[in-house]
Amino acid sequence: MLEIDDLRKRFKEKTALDGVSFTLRPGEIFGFVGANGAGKTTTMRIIMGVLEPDSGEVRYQGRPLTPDDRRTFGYMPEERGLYQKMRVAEQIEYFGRLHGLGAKAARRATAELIERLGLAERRNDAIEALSLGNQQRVQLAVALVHRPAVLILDEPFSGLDPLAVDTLAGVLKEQAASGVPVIFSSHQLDLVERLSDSVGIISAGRMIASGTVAELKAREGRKRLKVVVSGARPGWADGLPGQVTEAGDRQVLIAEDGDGQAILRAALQAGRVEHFGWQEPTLAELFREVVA
Ligand SMILES: Nc1ncnc2c1ncn2[C@@H]1O[C@H](COP(=O)(O)OP(=O)(O)OP(=O)(O)O)[C@@H](O)[C@H]1O
Repeated sequence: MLEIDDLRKRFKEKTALDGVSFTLRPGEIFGFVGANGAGKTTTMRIIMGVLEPDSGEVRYQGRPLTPDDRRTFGYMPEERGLYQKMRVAEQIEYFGRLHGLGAKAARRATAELIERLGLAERRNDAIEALSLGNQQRVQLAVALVHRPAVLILDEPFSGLDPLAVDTLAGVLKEQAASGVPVIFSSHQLDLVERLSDSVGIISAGRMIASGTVAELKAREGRKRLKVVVSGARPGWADGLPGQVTEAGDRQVLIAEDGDGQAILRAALQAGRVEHFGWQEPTLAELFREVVA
């Protein structure tokens, strides 16, 4: 269990963190979202000991996190840190050794990760010769090579193509399934929604909403009614709540509230009802609502 307890951090006049708390259970994937400058990187840097908080504490297994604990963590920092001249396999192995693996174990783990992350054809290329997306894959391999106990990933999906996104999402799921708690930040909210067991929304250094996506939707979001009608005369929805848009011969009514049965009756009278249902807000919509 990793507990982030009331972290506060100022940079001169700027309050970066204003009491950030959350808890991560074994095998949980925590999606960390927030606008630019909200405090995600600062939180992760404090967890990894790159920065000291002004106050607050990070606890691991019930006691304050130590440098020895952190050595067992895997970290993908915002400022990617690879040796540009080193070759892919050499680099991953090197970081494995730095984290205390023996030569043989480092070689074995490197070979596995190169295969898993689709880097086989690049294994002997220098980092500087790789595309940004492939550098990112190597960065992930470096975070994983020592079989970390906890994973802290700062925007691991940025700049990846859709196939690489799927590979990385699969790897995070595997890590979590083996009991590793994972924190990752991202601005790709559809991905966060798909992947995370729980989500934290940070704004101006405060955690303004957190919980499972289902909990956030139940607590923060409003359901919307969507009705699709074909062959309806214009103006059929006058007097009903919501807004109508035209899509070919179909009219789509989206209503935030109102009497569903009355809306359905009006739609049935107006034309052929192609679709009628309540929609949950997406995480992106929730985000806009709580951050606004
Ligand atoms: N070393 C620093 N010196 C001064 N201010 C800093 C420093 N590091 C961060 N900040 C400020 O602290 C705030 C939080 O920054 P942080 O990088 O944690 O945000 P973020 O949520 O990771 O943003 P992004 O999504 O853009 O990566 C910002 O206002 C930032 O300008």
